[in-house]
Amino acid sequence: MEDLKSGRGVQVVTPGEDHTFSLDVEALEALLLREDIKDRSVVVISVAGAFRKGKSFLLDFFLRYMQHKYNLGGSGEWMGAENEPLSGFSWRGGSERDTAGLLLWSQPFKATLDSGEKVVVYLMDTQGTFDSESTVRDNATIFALSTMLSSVQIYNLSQNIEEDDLQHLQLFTDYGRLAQESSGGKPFQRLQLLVRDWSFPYEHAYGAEGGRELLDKRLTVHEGQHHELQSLRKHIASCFEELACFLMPHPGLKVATNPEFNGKLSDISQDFKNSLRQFVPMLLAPENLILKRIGGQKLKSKDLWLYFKSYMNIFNGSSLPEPKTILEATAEANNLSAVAEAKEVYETIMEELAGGSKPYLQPQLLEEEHRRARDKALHSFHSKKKMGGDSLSETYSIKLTKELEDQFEQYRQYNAEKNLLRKLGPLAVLCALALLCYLLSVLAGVLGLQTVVVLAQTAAIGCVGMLLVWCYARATGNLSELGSQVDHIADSVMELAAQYAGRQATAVALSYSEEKMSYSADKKQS
Ligand SMILES: Nc1nc2c(ncn2[C@@H]2O[C@H](COP(=O)(O)OP(=O)(O)OP(=O)(O)O)[C@@H](O)[C@H]2O)c(=O)[nH]1
Ligand SMILES: [Mg+2]
Repeated sequence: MEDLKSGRGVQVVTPGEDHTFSLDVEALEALLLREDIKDRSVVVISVAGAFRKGKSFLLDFFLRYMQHKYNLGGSGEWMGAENEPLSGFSWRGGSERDTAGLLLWSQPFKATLDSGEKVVVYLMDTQGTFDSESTVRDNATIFALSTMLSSVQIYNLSQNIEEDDLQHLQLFTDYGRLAQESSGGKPFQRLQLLVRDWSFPYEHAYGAEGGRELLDKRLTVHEGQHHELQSLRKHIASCFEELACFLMPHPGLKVATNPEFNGKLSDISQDFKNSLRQFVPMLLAPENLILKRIGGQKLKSKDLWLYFKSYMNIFNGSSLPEPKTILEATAEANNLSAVAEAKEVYETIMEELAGGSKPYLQPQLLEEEHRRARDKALHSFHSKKKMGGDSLSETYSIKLTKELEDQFEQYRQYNAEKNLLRKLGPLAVLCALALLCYLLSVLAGVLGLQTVVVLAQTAAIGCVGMLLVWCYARATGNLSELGSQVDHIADSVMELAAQYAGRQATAVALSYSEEKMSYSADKKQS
């Protein structure tokens, strides 16, 4: 297992000079399409919010937990040694922004849910919003991307939940609205508000319970409330399946102000560490992991890759994409993922029957099997819930059918090549038989067995004769009846030889096991 120190934050989305973002497709591919994890369902935990508020710092504690729990299989205390500097995603003190774009941790953590399902957990660090270099569009892009691609979005706030925090949340999650209208359910899963430096524990205690009280207070819609405030609250509630809040104490002055602070536990306040011990497992313990779903469907690691690419395409225009465009991109990725799954269904069945190591199949049988596999693949495509309506799904269904037909054409050609080899089989059998008969006649001549000599020579000539007829039939297409009779004879000889070899192997195996039994019986007696 890789050590935590050998992991790193992989920059998958990078901001450009002209306020565009680029996706590092290769890095993402290497991470998400790794053979051992690409088919696992994903849990994506992201931390977003204003810059310089300890997001990366918090994620590094997540890493410690993940390393301890999932990589080392440990239980109990996970926070590490008192004097160990905090490492992982880059974090630092000071007033200038540190993290840019989107980063994923290079070690995907493999976990098993209580249900037994094997999943993979990704941790995502994001560029802080509202630094002096970013435009509203940059902020919205990063926040929207990380919200759309994560199953748990941690909205990192400082000191309190203020009205402008909620307004920003509304702006950033507006994309979810349309998606939700189309799919019926709520577009995103869990929004975890995290209030740092909470200073009023006498009103609401630190932790999840105090957080819930504060959140209820802030998000309640009541009569007499201004329409704007009401609609903001309703919008937020309608975007997330689960809303929660956690109140975090101040970590101590060394953490907040000392330029020499390197993250060691001994410099962090006890209250903060106690809260971390509650907060981190609340999100990361196996029983609390939340799988990423889009349109109700669980996302596999390879699907996440498709969504990353689709979303990045539309965010790279010169203006902020319309929510409708995002919806289209989601629907597109949705359909693409269903197509990929259907193709896998087809390939699995066809490989089983007509793959490289499989024998030649009669073309008719191959076609029947192709139809069966194609129907199964199309059924898998249609039974997967997709966004974007029937007409979009139909377009992809037509594309899929065409791709499957193309693939069948390849299987057909491949099968025909195997047939060619098979066609040369009789040639080899007849040559071998002729040689064998000739050798037998020579041996019989040495031993003076004249009758055997005559019989063996006749048989050898017969074989050569059949060989000539076979070659003539194959080359010219004449005497096809005779040619296929020769095929039949050669087939029977091969079958007999195979049966004989099989019997010999069984006999050897039986005598070996008898020997073994008598040996152990002897041993017992002695
Ligand atoms: N007051 C306070 N400071 C914290 C807390 N957690 C971490 N810090 C400090 O905040 C500073 C910034 O930490 P980072 O983790 O780099 O912050 P960030 O939000 O990732 O910053 P950007 O990447 O620039 O957006 C560091 O000096 C940390 O020691 C906290 O809960 N409260
Ligand atoms: Mg950071």
